[in-house]
Amino acid sequence: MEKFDLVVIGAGPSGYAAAMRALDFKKKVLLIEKNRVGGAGVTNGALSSKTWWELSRETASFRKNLKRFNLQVPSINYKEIQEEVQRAVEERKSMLDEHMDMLRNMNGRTLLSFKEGSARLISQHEIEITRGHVKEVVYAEYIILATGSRPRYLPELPIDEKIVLTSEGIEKLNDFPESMVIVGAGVIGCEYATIFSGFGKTKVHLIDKGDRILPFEDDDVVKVIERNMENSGVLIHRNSRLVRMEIKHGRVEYELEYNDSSKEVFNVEKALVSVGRVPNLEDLWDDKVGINISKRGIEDNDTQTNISNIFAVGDLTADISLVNVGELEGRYAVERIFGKPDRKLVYENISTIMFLSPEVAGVGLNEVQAREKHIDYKVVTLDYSCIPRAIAKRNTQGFIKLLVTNDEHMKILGMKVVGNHASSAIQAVALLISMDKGIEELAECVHPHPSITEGIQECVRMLLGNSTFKPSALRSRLSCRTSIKGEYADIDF
Ligand SMILES: Cc1cc2nc3c(=O)[nH]c(=O)nc-3n(C[C@H](O)[C@H](O)[C@H](O)COP(=O)(O)OP(=O)(O)OC[C@H]3O[C@@H](n4cnc5c(N)ncnc54)[C@H](O)[C@@H]3O)c2cc1C
Ligand SMILES: NC(=O)c1ccc[n+]([C@@H]2O[C@H](COP(=O)([O-])OP(=O)(O)OC[C@H]3O[C@@H](n4cnc5c(N)ncnc54)[C@H](O)[C@@H]3O)[C@@H](O)[C@H]2O)c1
Repeated sequence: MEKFDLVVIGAGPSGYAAAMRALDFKKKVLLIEKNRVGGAGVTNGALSSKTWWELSRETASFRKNLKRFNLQVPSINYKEIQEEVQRAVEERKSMLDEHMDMLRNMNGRTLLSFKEGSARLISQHEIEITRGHVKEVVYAEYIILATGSRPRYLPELPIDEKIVLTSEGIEKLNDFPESMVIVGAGVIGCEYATIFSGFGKTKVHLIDKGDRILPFEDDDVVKVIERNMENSGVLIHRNSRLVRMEIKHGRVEYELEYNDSSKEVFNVEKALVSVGRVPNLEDLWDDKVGINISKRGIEDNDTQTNISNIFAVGDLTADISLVNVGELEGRYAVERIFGKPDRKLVYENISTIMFLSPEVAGVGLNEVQAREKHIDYKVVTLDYSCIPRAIAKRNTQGFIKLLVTNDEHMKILGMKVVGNHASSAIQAVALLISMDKGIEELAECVHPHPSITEGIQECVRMLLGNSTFKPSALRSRLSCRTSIKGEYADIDF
C-alpha cells in the first residue's frame, strides 16, 4: 500500500492550497480529485461567474455609450460569450494542471502525487480511491477533507438543470432566455440577476423567502442595488411567497402568494434556484471512522475534526463559503499539522466582493451584524458625489461606510464600499483591521489624487472631527453618527 504524510481529498481552492503548502514542509503529499481540478473556484463557480459578470458589464456599458451617440446597438451572440467564459475556465484549469505536472516531473522532487478518482475514508488512516471499476487503497498519516459544497435543492422545485437550473447548469444554456425567475436573492441569485439583466436580452424576475433581496446586507446597500436592478428591468417580487413551481410545455410556471393572501401566476422560460449550498460529506467516510457532524456540517476546532489526524477545510465546513477563506483554512490546517501557524485563524478581516451593479466590497462587520451582536458603534458615510475620481468617471453612484467602536480608541469594526473601484478601496482597511489598528493610521496615509481611497480618508477625518467637508453642512451626502442600542444620533464636534 502506498504511504503518504498527507492525503488531501478534493482539489478545489482549499485542497489545492493545502497540498501546495504541505510541499513547503517537504512532506509526501497525495491530492485526489474526482471531477475537475479547481472545483467551484473555477468551473460553475467563482471564476466562470466572474467572467460572465465582466462580459455583461462591458456589454451594458457598450450599449449605454452607443445610445449616448445615437448609434445602433449590435446584437449580442450568446455562444460567443459562452465560449469566452469557457476559454477563461480552461486557461485557469490548465495553469493549475500544468503547475502540478511540472512539480511532479521536476528532478528529485517526488513529493507531490495526484490521483483522479472518488475518495472515501475506510479507516482513520486508509483512503479508498475509486476510478471507474478500479479501486485502490492508500495510507495517510494525516488527512485533509476539502470536498466542498453543491447547490441546495428544494424538494418541491422540479430542478432538472435544463429548464429549472442551479449554478451547476446555468452556464450551459444554448441562448439567452427571454425570461427567467431566480429563486433566492442571496449572493449567487443577485449576481446572476445582474449578469443576465446586464446583457439586456432577458427579463429577470427575482424572489426570496425574505422580504427583500440580500437579506444579510444593510438597508442602504440594498437600496442602491435594488434601484439599479429595477432600472435594468429586473422585476423584484416583494412581500410574496413562492407557493408552486412546475415545468409546463418546456417552460416554467410559478405562483406567488402575496401578504394580503391574493395569488398571481407567472410564466417564464427558465428558472435559477440559488438558495444556499450544502457540504459534500455524504459517503465520505465509513461509519467506524466516526467524524462528528452537526446540522450545518463537519464540526471542527480550528480545522481539526474530533479525529485527531483528520482535518476539514473550505466549503465542507459549512461556515463561510469563499475562495479566500477556503485557501486560508487549507494552508492553516497544514501549518497546524506540520508546524506552528504564525497567526491564529481569524475571520474578522475577511474581505468580500459582491459582483453586482455597482460592485459591493466589504471587510469586517456590517451594521446588520453589529446590531445582531449588540455592539454600539460610530458610523460614518460619504457619498461618491464628494469624491473627485467618481465625478471624473461620470458615475457618482455609491458610497463609503465605515464602522468603528463607540469609544475613544475607535477601532475599525468594518467597512463597506458600494460603487466603482469598491474592491480596491477596501484593501487598506482590511490590513488595518488585521493589525488591530485604530483610525489615526488611516488618517495619516497620503492617498493618490484623484482616487476613491481619498473618500475613506475623509470618512476617518469626519470621525476625528477634522474633515474638509462638514456633515452638518452637507447632510444629504455625509453623515457621522453613533448607533447606541440600535438608535442613531448625530455626532456634534
Ligand atoms: C456561482 C458561484 C460563484 C461564486 N463566486 C465566488 C466569488 O466571487 N468569490 C469567492 O470567494 N467565492 C465564490 N464562490 C464560492 C467558492 O467557489 C467556494 O467557496 C470555493 O470554491 C470552495 O472551495 P473548496 O475547495 O472548499 O470546495 P470546491 O471548490 O467545491 O472543491 C471541492 C472539490 O472536491 C472534489 N470532491 C468532492 N468529493 C470528492 C471525493 N469524494 N473525492 C475526490 N474529490 C472530491 C470536487 O469535485 C471539487 O473539485 C462562488 C460559488 C459559486 C457556486
Ligand atoms: N462574490 C462572492 O463572494 C460570491 C459569489 C457567489 C457565491 N458566493 C458564496 O456562495 C454561497 C452560496 O450562495 P447562495 O446565493 O446560494 O447563498 P446565500 O446564502 O447567499 O443566499 C441564499 C438566499 O436564498 C434565500 N432562500 C433560502 N431558502 C429559500 C426558499 N425556500 N425560497 C426562497 N428563497 C430562499 C435566502 O433568504 C438567501 O437570501 C454564498 O454564501 C457565498 O459565500 C460568494
